[in-house]
Amino acid sequence: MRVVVDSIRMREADRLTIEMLNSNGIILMEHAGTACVRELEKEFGRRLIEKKVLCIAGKGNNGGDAIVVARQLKSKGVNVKLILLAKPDDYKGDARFQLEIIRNYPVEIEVIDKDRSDGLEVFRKNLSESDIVVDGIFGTGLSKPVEGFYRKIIDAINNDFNGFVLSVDIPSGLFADKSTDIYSHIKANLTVTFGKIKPCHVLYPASKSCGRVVEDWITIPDFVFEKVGEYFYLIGKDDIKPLKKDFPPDSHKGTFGHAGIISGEKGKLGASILASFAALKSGCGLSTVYIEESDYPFVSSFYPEVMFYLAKVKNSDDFLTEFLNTKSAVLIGQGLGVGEYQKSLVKKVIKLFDKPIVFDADVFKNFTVDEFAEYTKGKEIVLTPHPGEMSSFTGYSTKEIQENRIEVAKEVSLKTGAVVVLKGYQTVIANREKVFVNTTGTSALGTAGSGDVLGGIITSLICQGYSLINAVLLGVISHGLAGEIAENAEGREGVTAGSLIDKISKALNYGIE
Ligand SMILES: NC(=O)C1=CN([C@@H]2O[C@H](COP(=O)(O)OP(=O)(O)OC[C@H]3O[C@@H](n4cnc5c(N)ncnc54)[C@H](OP(=O)(O)O)[C@@H]3O)[C@@H](O)[C@H]2O)[C@@H](O)CC1
Ligand SMILES: [K+]
Repeated sequence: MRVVVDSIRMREADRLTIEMLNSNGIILMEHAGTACVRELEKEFGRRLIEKKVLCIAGKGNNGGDAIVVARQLKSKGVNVKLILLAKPDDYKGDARFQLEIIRNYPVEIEVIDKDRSDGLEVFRKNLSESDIVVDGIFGTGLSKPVEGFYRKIIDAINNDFNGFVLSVDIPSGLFADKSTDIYSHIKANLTVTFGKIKPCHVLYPASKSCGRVVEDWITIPDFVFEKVGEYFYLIGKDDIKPLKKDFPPDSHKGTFGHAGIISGEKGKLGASILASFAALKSGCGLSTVYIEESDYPFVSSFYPEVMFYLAKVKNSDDFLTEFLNTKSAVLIGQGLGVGEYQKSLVKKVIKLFDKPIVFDADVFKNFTVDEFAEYTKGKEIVLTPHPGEMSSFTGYSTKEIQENRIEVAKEVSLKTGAVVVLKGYQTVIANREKVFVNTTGTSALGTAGSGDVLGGIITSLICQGYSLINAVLLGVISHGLAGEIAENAEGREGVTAGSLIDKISKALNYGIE
């Protein structure tokens, strides 16, 4: 699990380091520059000395870092030139301090600011004479999308420069805390970031523009980050092993729990069968699908391991009570359909069952989040909407949700008390305390029934006694990994929900002897 901080937390970490530890910005800036130089040395080895490096400094502290890089490279005998994108008098604070120092070094410095009529022409000439660009235009202090003069500078680097681009902290123009890549920004080969990684380094599509990302601590101790807290945790396959529970050797079907899957409408019963088999393949002891008696002939022959509870009338308190009585956790929503009948079925399950419930798919089309929260107060619940379902549930457009995945997942979790799983590329998981972003998965998971399989896995893990949050983390990571394993074996086109089910166990045992 990697800690990701946003720019506010990062600024707070800088501030605490300076105040609590009697450090100062100049020291941190020196370490930031040193980290960039070290990474360039790693990248180019002895050839670095043959390269021409163009350090480009905006007037903020990101520019200050780039000035340190220029000075240190010069001290190592590298051919370096410094471009200032503002007049020297506009540089303030630590960046100004760095400018005063570098003036004592034999570094060529050229001012190319917005008032210079031949600025762009001269800038392009500089680019054409360079092998490496160090981008210190904007970092975490970007306040609005880049336009005008700076945009032209960024476009020139992206379009007219064929060499290597190292971005200092953030590719200039990307917003540190956002996943969006729609505004003008640098496309880097390497980004060296300070303290901890920021959202833009790991959230797609912004992450595409960062190249390889290196995190350097610039001497900010971990106890400072413990004080400021994380924005979210990045999770992946290496977290599977630490999340896994040990079961004693005398464990039996009872230990592993009994999953209950409440089926949907005729024609969509397959979703529940898939979820039920996925639950078994994820380790629960028993799995039973609740169906209407008349549906039985359609589903009886799929998987012999899956059991069925046949209700004469599905929406009956008596049948539901008898079914729910023996279950460790239930899953409801897949293929459910929309309408009053469905709503009342969901409400009954909430009323009659006092153990964890996983809600999926059509549940989110039957309720608004506020209405739903009224019914589920005090319950242990998991919600697994995809962005379209989240849109019906919350009233936000799918676009708004996709641009603010973390905030939306957090908000729904706060309103409902649920562990929220906002599906999609880089699934977001939120409970009231923490947010996680998953890194496993592939576009091959975009196949019919893939979400049903995830619902089954999570329900199964809850049945086995995992806490809700751990069941969700383990479920989401291993579902994504099962997709990767299936894609490697069968190619993207070949992956179906069935192939995911086949690979779950392998994924759940990743890294375990
Ligand atoms: N704090 C520390 O101790 C350490 C910080 N470190 C480094 O500092 C970086 C953060 O520095 P920062 O806060 O000075 O902001 P930065 O990204 O340089 O940019 C601000 C400048 O850009 C301008 N500007 C903004 N948006 C604009 C736009 N769209 N178009 C045009 N102009 C725009 C803005 O001008 P303003 O809007 O204020 O007029 C201001 O002048 C951080 O990423 C890391 O690299 C490290 O050295 C480690 C220690
Ligand atoms: K930058």
